[in-house]
Amino acid sequence: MNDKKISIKAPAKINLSLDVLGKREDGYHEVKMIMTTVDLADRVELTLLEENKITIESTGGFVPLDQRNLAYQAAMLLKETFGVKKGVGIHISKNIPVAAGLAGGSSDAAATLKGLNELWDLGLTIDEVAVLGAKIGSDVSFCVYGGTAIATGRGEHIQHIKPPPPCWVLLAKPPIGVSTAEVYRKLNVQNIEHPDIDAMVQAIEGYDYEAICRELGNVLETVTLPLYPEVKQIKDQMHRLGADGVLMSGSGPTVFGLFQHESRVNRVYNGLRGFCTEVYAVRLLGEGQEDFKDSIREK
Ligand SMILES: C[C@@](CO)(OP(=O)(O)O)[C@H](O)COP(=O)(O)OP(=O)(O)OC[C@H]1O[C@@H](n2ccc(N)nc2=O)[C@H](O)[C@@H]1O
Ligand SMILES: Nc1ncnc2c1ncn2[C@@H]1O[C@H](COP(=O)(O)OP(=O)(O)O)[C@@H](O)[C@H]1O
Repeated sequence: MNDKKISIKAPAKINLSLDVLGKREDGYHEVKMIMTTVDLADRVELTLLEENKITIESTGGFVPLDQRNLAYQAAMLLKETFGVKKGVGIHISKNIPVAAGLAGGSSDAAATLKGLNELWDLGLTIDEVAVLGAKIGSDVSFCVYGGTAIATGRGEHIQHIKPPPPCWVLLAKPPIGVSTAEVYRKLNVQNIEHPDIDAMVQAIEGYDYEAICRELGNVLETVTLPLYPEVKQIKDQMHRLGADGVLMSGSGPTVFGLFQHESRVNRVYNGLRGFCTEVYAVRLLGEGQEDFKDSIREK
């Protein structure tokens, strides 16, 4: 293996169910959600630099190319925690829409942590990497593992569950970016209808696709849908065109639809394209990584 350069896949996530249990003293919200990875991914390429510096570049997408980038923050965190004197050149091929509720930035950060663990020879376990990830953002720990999991706390406590049955996922994003902080701030936690997370876990573990579609729920819709009516319009459109189940992912604005049949996903894809510019038909990944090296391609 040429250990000077590695390339890591950084997949997006969707939330099959998202509940908020209350506001915490640290300003964050206590959540309970079911997350799963989908096959829409950025690619993060890391090049070992002998000089003690971090450089960052990205193709496509609208991402900051400085210390605000979550991949940059991941590299800096490892440098500071372990006193690393080597450097890294980070290159992100951006495919996941930004500020979309799909955790693109968190997944880039997770991929950077995993890749640098190899490139800088840190010898961390995947659980240690996930704990470090939580310092960067609430969704980073999940992104370190991928797969399907129940996330609690502020999102950083991960309990793996079986993957749902394979299906198609249609992602549609209106041309707006949503601030996660604003959505949480505007949520009225006293007055929300909670989704049944346990029923969703049962549906997934029972491999019951119809029940999964029935149990989809996200309390953050109560904030984002009234703020951005186009999100509700996309939801209605997907329902009308024949998705088996439809939900907004995370804080939005991306809406996802679930489908078992390829012919139908293609039909709905074409129906939405006239209405919404960013539409992606992808597969549910569902399975997590057995170990680090599964996601890392040697160059
Ligand atoms: C809503 C979710 C659902 O998966 O995803 P996205 O829509 O961002 O993809 C997550 O909870 C988002 O996680 P993430 O985007 O990593 O959030 P962070 O960077 O940690 O926090 C951004 C801001 O959101 C608020 N926040 C986040 C998580 C949480 N449990 N409670 C909060 O109140 C805080 O105000 C925080 O300052
Ligand atoms: N590598 C990155 N990719 C995408 N966004 C990033 C990245 N680094 C920092 N950001 C910033 O993080 C914020 C959230 O982006 P993202 O992770 O794509 O969305 P979300 O939290 O909705 O899933 C955006 O404001 C973006 O500018």
